[in-house]
Amino acid sequence: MNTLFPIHVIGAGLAGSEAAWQVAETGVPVVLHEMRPLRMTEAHLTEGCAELVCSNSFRSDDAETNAVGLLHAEMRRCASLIMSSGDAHKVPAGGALAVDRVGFSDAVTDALTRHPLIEIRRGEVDGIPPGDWDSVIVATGPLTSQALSEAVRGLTDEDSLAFFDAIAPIVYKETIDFSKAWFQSRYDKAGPGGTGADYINCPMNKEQYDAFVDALLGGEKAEFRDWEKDTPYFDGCLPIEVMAERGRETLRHGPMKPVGLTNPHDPEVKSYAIVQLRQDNALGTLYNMVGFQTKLKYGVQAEIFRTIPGLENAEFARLGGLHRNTFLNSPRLLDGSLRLKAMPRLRFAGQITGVEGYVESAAIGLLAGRFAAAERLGLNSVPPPETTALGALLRHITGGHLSADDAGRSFQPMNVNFGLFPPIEVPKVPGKRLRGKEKTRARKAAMSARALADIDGWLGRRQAAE
Ligand SMILES: Cc1cc2nc3c(=O)[nH]c(=O)nc-3n(C[C@H](O)[C@H](O)[C@H](O)COP(=O)(O)OP(=O)(O)OC[C@H]3O[C@@H](n4cnc5c(N)ncnc54)[C@H](O)[C@@H]3O)c2cc1C
Repeated sequence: MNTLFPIHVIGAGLAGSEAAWQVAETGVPVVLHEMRPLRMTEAHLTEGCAELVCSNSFRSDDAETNAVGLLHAEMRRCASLIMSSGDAHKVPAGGALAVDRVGFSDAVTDALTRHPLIEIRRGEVDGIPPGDWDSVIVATGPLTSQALSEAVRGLTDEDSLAFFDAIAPIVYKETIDFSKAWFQSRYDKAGPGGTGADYINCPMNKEQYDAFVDALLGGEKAEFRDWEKDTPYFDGCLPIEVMAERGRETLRHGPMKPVGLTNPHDPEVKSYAIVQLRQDNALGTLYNMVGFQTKLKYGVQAEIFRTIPGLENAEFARLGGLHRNTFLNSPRLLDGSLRLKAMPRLRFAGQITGVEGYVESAAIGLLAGRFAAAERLGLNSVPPPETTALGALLRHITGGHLSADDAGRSFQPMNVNFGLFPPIEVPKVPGKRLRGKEKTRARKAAMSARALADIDGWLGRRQAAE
């Protein structure tokens, strides 16, 4: 008979299903609480576990040069239920892993239901879990029920739980053209922790600015879903195209104001407008476009933003968006094993921790499950190395994102991408000098090889410890 107390997992979505599986596979019992079908979210349609609420794609399955493909590979090595069910129900989708959504969700539900150590309990958890639930994983997702959201907010503070994300595009620094862009803070102000040259600036003349505003006004926008239509536009995070609609000059008096900055490439000429990018991760590999949150469609965004001088060849770690989304200011609130510092018996997992996407959410569920199980078994929970996709993602949400102090304003949901990984030397090819795309590809392949070796090392070490 199993005498261990159960771990309670709230939410049988992508993260909660994976967390429950990982816990149970270590021999620790789980109670998995799911409010559907008694109470539905605005997006879910079924009572199945791990329901995919929109696209049926887990994105690229290329583990060599794509960060999400690498995450797939690492999760497979960690015996992920989400990945094995996805693989078993894949449908043809070129280089992507797309799944039959019904077959996939049925497979996850079936595996969880049959597991002797998992009890699925239907019903909403509508407040802070009772004190005798001494280890809880909250994986209630972007559409966490209102009662639970309010209870969690009560444990943190007003600014620590957001209900919408307003994401500005994030650019890989190495793809910015510094023959046009330059580093400088407005009026060279150093500020706390700054150097006076903290921003990347991209200048525009009047002609370029006018064409840019026209493109924003004409660009196709993504529609809000019906239940998102009352999305409040907060001051300070208006979509850039909404600002442009308010007047042609609004942007150059707002996020694109050209004051306090001198273009060292052309010091005599005053820029008509300037786009600024701010460092987004502690590694300094990612920069976000300040004030550029947007509802423009992805393809349109990339096209319009590449008209900005210096960003002609920009590669985006993620594009902008505005969605209904419940997520924590994790870099400030969570410890390295995803526990809420204010109440460590609560762990968080999935999209509520500030990752985005089915796979990333499941990945954080996988880690939360392993950490909670290790704790229950009295083992050390060693996080995966930061050189792995799992480790890089975990590190980003629990501290790697820059400025945890003001992260209420700056922390926004993130997909996995190579900008989150520590840099690596591009391997030399004898007799050949790699450049451009070839060099980027070689760098990604080297990062992936390092990640897979390190995840194996991590799993081996854990097994040895267990
Ligand atoms: C409209 C919409 C479209 C999206 N489209 C995509 C997409 O195309 N591709 C993509 O990768 N990502 C997409 N996402 C993001 C996607 O939701 C997440 O990536 C993923 O589902 C998050 O996993 P999760 O486990 O954190 O949350 P979910 O999968 O949403 O699971 C949370 C679970 O918790 C349950 N729950 C909530 N509150 C309670 C409570 N109080 N008590 C008990 N149970 C509760 C919910 O019913 C749900 O089953 C979309 C999100 C939304 C809202």
